[in-house]
Amino acid sequence: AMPPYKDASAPVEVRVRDLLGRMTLREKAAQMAQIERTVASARALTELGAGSVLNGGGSAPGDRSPACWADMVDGMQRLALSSRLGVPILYGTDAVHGHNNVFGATVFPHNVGLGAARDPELLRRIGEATALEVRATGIQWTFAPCVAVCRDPRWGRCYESYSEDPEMVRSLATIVTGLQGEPPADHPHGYPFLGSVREKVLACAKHFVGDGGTDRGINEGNTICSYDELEDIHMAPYLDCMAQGVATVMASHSKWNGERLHSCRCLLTDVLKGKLGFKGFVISDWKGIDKICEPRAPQGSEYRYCIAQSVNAGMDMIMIPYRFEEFLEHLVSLVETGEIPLSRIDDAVERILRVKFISGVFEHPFSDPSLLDIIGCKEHRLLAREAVRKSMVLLKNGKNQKEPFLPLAKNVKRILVTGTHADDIGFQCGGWTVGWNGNSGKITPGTSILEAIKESVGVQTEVVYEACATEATIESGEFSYAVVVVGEVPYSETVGDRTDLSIPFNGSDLITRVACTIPTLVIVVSGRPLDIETQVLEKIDALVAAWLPGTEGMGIADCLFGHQDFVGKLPVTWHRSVDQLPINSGDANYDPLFPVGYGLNMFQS
Ligand SMILES: OC[C@@H]1[C@@H](O)[C@H](O)[C@@H](O)c2nc(-c3ccccc3)cn21
Repeated sequence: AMPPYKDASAPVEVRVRDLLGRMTLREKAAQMAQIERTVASARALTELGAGSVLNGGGSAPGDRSPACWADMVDGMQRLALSSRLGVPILYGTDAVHGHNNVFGATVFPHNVGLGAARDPELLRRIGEATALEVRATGIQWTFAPCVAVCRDPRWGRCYESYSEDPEMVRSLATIVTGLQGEPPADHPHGYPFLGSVREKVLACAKHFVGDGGTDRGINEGNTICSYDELEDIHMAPYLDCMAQGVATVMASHSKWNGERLHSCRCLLTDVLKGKLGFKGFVISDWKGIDKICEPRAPQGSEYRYCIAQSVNAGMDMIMIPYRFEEFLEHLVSLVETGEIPLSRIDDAVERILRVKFISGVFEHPFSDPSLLDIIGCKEHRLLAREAVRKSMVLLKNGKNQKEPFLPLAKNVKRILVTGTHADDIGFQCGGWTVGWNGNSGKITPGTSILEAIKESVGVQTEVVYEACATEATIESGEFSYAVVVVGEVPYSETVGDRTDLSIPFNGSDLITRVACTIPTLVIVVSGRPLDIETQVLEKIDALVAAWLPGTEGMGIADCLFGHQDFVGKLPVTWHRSVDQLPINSGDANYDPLFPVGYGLNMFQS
């Protein structure tokens, strides 16, 4: 007869208990391992039975095409299903603003722009579209949403946070329902949920907890605050994710009052699993456990100690990602010596198997090729265009109260478009796009801001473009207006940590040179607020924060030319000077250049 764990009609908890009871200690330990795709060999997946595979940011198969991804994942799945008990893997990837690793996928605005849009229903629809594009490549799990509450824009991951306001972040956790599907009203709190194996993917709320609150915004740094502040500001969004049945939570590299989250039993077990009642599984971040021995010993040393500390603290799955066999030997040994109780291993594997059973991967382990055309499809690009439009924040509109500068006229003789970010898809997508840190240039199909402007103006309007306008061009006269598009180059994580938030490439100089001759709109493409000096702000006619809009540049033109009005409001404080940082709404003597919630519409100035 069929063993209960293979019986799709059996209750999930019955299947979990049955399978757990059949597993050896080594097989249980292997289920707790997530390995990188480049080491996902037959030995790792069939002989040893690793539980999960991921691709790190930028790690991709072949030509990055969707079919190439699906073939890769299916190949790994076949190896896993050939293991003794045939437990399928879960494959995880960072689809954090669309399926951003895949060439040709729809790239949505990064979270900070979605925070400006303030539209929970939009987030749900973005989750739905992203889930379909991820499923089309045979992948069942995305390491999203990041529900960090960014309290200091010097943090390199500020753009991955919806807002500095925890209530705003909480309201946008609706993306979980978009990604995973809507749980039924009687769904048990904290229990993982997946609505459809064909169209939905498992989500991962990250990085638990306090990643956005580190001192001076230092990535993987130290969040110094009371437990109440930690709970009210940084932990609150996890409640909303759990209420929607989020299946997994990723631990933060950061520390709370000096204690590493990756080995913090109080927060991972007593709070998250105990007090909050989380029933899915907790995964580490990349080599997160290797850092536990720091600064006493070098990262990656004392691995056995690191494993013991993390697993005993409540870590269920380890994003190793390369030292799999060493991990396996240590973990088995640690249980045999009693340094890790078998009950802790059983709890971790029970959670992992629970998520695998509710995900439907036992019944549907392989990709669905019929979905391939949905990647980068028109409907998803229109949704992304709507998201771009709603994320635009109008910060200045005209030099005086009477005449608004926007909307831009479409049928003028000649306009100038200039700036490093006017014609660069890579720049407008930002980090976590095709490459881990992102890149410049035509990294994937999309519409640049320049192309969107050209598409929107009348046929008789001459659009003059220079990445860095020369004096000769600026003085050549007859420009009705200029659009200067400046901002940050793509970055991710610690690479993005900054103490200097001035506009790169001497953006302010270019703005000043153009604006002193031609009526000028400035568009800032950035993952966070940048320094706008008073004298620059006075010289220009209009200012738009575009954040990191992704591939659908037409969404920007929709606002600039008045097809739709601006609705975006600042999700983060726009500081006057970095000397003010951190500066957050609610502070005493709060005196920003533009406060959280600020944003003009076209008829205001
Ligand atoms: O991509 C998986 C996870 C991702 O989900 C986390 O949000 C992020 O903190 C992260 N950094 C790395 C990573 C960092 C440096 C080198 C190689 C990889 C890997 N990852």
